[in-house]
Amino acid sequence: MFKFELQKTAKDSKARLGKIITPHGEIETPIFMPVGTRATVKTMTPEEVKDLGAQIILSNTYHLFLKPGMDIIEKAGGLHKFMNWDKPILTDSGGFQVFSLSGNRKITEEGVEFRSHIDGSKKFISPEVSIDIQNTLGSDIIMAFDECAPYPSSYEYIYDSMMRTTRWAERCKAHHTREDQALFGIIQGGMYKDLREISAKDLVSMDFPGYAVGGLSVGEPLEIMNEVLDHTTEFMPQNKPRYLMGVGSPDYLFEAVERGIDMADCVLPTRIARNGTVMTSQGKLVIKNAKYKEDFSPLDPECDCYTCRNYSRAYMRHLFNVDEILGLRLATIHNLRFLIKLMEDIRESIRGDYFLEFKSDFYRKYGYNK
Ligand SMILES: CCCSCc1cc(N)cc2c(=O)[nH]c(N)nc12
Ligand SMILES: [Zn+2]
Repeated sequence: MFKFELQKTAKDSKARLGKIITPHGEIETPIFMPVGTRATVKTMTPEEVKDLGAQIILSNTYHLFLKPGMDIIEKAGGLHKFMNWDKPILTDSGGFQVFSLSGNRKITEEGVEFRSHIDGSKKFISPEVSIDIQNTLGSDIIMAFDECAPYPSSYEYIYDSMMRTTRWAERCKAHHTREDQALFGIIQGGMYKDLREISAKDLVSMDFPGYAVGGLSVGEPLEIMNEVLDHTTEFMPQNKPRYLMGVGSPDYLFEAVERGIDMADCVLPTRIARNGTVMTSQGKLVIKNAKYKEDFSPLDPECDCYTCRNYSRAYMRHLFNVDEILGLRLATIHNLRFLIKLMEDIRESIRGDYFLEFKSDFYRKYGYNK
């Protein structure tokens, strides 16, 4: 069954410690969740992802609906079996990806018609279809079907979109029957505080087991995200998990935790790793830079990952210079471990009542001049 235990709330911020219990295992929060869009965390085996300390991974309804399709995954016995991952999985509902990836889409009250970004074929996803897909996937946490409006959008557009997302959430709740899956509602409302309040109150009245804050990390300045988030978490239940969608850089994670967020995800760490950019305790490092040509120190001397324990910056630079696949893998191992370890350290700082001090120390070393 699904359960959330709130263990501690910080004295000097809204940061909190918690534990989520799912049929595939427990999750300590605050947590960063690696994204495995098409049933794989790119370049990693499930064992490697587990060794990094990942407690849960994400996957995508939109992508898996298009390829390999639900028929294959159903015959495989669900997504856990299909991808050989036996810990918790969270799946997004497909709305965000339809709007960000597909062509000539048409939104109606019923759902969204769109053309596949793979072969251009006509497709349709509604709240009910999204729930059916996630039921077939068998993920532990599933998301309500929503619209993530573009940034910036007019007040009128956001109002209409948010109210439709609320009506879609009601349909998701009515259609969802699997007891062993937790359906999270997604709060929308753009950057408008009054609309965020309406969305949150309407969804909280539907009594979901957890809530996501959607419609952020869509290109808005960090200051605006912080303001909207600070406001929105005031209307979210204390005793249920709070998930900020699409966030995965150190500063965004710190700011989100400080404002009462428990869960976050992002493709950023794995995506920039494949381009040769790594996060280190001293800030971001672009490994192809000539200054690392004869630098035989690890990517990050303070990092405990396999890459930092066995390879040098010079070697990593070489791998990226000659397009060796091992470079993508070693950089991914490092970036994922960096964020997972950062969240372990953040949890420790909340436990020990020094979260804000930890945050300012980290910001100074990382080179954030905030
Ligand atoms: C696997 C990817 C999960 S997070 C994707 C995402 C990211 C961001 N930034 C916003 C949203 C949103 O508003 N709604 C939904 N369903 N998803 C969003
Ligand atoms: Zn490392």
